[in-house]
Amino acid sequence: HQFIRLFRYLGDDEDGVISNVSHSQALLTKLQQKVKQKQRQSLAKQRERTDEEETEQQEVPSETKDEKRSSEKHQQQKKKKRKSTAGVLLDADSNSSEPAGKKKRKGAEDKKQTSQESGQSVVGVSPESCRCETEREQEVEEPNKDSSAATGFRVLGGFESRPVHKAKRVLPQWLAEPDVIHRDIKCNLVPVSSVSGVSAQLLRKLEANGIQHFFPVQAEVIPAILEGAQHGFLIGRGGYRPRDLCVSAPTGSGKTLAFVIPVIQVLMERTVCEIRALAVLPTKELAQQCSDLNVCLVQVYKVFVSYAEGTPVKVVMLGGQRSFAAECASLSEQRGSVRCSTADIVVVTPGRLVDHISKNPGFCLEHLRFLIIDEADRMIDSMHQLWLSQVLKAVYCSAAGPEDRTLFRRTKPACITAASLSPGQMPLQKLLFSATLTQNPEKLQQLGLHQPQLFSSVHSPSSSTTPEEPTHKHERFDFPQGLTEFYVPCTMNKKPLLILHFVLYLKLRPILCFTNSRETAHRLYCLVKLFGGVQAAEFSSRLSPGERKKTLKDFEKGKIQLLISTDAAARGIDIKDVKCVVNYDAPQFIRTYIHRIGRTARAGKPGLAFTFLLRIQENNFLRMVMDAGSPGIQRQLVKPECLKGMEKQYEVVLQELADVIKDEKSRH
Ligand SMILES: Nc1ncnc2c1ncn2[C@@H]1O[C@H](COP(=O)(O)OP(=O)(O)OP(=O)(O)O)[C@@H](O)[C@H]1O
Repeated sequence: HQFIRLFRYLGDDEDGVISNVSHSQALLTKLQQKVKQKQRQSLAKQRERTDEEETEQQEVPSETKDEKRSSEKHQQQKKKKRKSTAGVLLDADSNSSEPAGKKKRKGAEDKKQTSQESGQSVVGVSPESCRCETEREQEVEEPNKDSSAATGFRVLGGFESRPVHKAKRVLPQWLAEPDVIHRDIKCNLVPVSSVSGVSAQLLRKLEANGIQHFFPVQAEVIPAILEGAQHGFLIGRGGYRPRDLCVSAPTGSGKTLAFVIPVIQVLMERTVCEIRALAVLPTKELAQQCSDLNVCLVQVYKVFVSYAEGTPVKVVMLGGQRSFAAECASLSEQRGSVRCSTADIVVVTPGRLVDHISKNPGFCLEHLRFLIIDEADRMIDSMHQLWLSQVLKAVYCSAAGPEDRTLFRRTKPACITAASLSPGQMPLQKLLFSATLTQNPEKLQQLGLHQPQLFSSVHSPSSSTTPEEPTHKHERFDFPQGLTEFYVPCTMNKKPLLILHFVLYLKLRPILCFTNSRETAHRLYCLVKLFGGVQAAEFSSRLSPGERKKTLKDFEKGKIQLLISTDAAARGIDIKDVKCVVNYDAPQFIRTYIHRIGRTARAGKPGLAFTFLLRIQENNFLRMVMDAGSPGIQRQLVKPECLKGMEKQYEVVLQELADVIKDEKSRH
């Protein structure tokens, strides 16, 4: 089991619960390897010593000798265990869910059985020495090598200790060799009219919205989606399913329009209104309940609505702020005795989607043509919710028997054979989008992609093409072009002064400032307010959905100079003209960092990102950022003299803050 685990590629995903687990697993495995290596070395030494002692004590009766040896070993074992308690605990945890004690007992039983089978006598060996022996053998992982030499029998099933080679990442070709998207957003603009297949109506709309050129990701992906629907949306080209598309492009590079335009273009040609496209977005940290605000969902919905206006295509959002009954009513209407769909495109969160599939009989996905998965890496992390399997069940539920030969017959795709392709059927195409799309094939595999095609601005060297080429241990992502990254070495108590210095003296505003918890966000907000001179606001689950909506609007209008937020505003939110992002607390994971700093430098504009780093955080953080492919993060020192002027007032404010927080606590 351990072996298999070592040879699997362990991805470097960090964002989200599942990726946390896999990352910790990888670390755990590494630690275990180290512990085992150390144990092996010390055991080898121990064995040498024991052998020497044995030769010295030739005269001692064998039983006493055994006892003595095992009790000595036990003492050494105990000493060793004391030294590496952490390692032993990790071992016990990782290999099974059994408690450590139980596992040891099981080991002893196994050993007893092995010894009996191999003809070794355990008579005269105390249970204690037997236990030590068992532990030793478990740790060395070569239980039968020596015993076979002693008995003269070759013991089958014995393992020889061999050096374990680290698994080399070998990516499948589609991941290793993506269709490259130009990185430079400003130099690779394509006039909207030069992309064939986009109707005059949509072109006019684009121009009305101030878009004359497509960004590189749009110029690549829009034609690819349109090509898959070249023969209408009912049937794939030549009867084949179009390839599923994965798009990995930086934050703010225009991924939303890359799917909105082609999907509306294809669905404009439909005659009957049915749900043909689902855009699924992750549930926000703040939007656990349906009545809560999910800013990303609303933003994607608004873009769809804006481009669907004037076309027959209807867009509905589920998982926003309405009741389930109201959502059901928005999806269909009764015309005479028939219930008709009133939605072509549904923008939805996974939880709300599953609710409608299971509880709303009027929710029909049998005509689904596009499944758009935005923030795909987060969505893969939520695969344990089984939302995808529920969608697929709902799509193919109408599949009749093989005698059903209608054009609209839909069966769950299996292997491509002449029989399975005749007659052709309406394809379901998955479209994945993310700024931090995982390159871990095991994770992507969960989505059941069909001949996937990757569009990416990051080219990851493949060991499959050139085995000598060094492979990157860490996943690499593309950073926005106009972004300049800095880190500011500081101490904990200087952080509030630094942020005040940024707003008041460096005049870097508006600033979107991220903390790692809502408590820190609130404390900092209170402190800045008490200090005065800065229009500040907080954005976290402490606020009601209405308050948050208003706060974001005010921030966008420039009424707020400093918005102090949790990671609630880190992903997918498109706030116009954020000049500067400050990581007041350094993010733990690279994905969080990329999404946070991606709130600035959007759509090719310039932006600044500062991260306040404590001395203890510096090395790890900088390594994490460089490993992820950052073009460079510069050191920005703020001289203590710059903060001196504020220190007196700061001391006073700190006293007041303690009272305010105490007062708030007593009220709750
Ligand atoms: N072709 C274009 N020309 C000008 N502006 C554009 C164009 N395409 C998109 N934009 C603008 O760029 C901004 C970022 O776009 P969008 O929100 O789609 O980025 P994104 O890639 O989805 O980012 P994220 O990964 O952070 O969600 C938006 O304000 C959008 O209106």
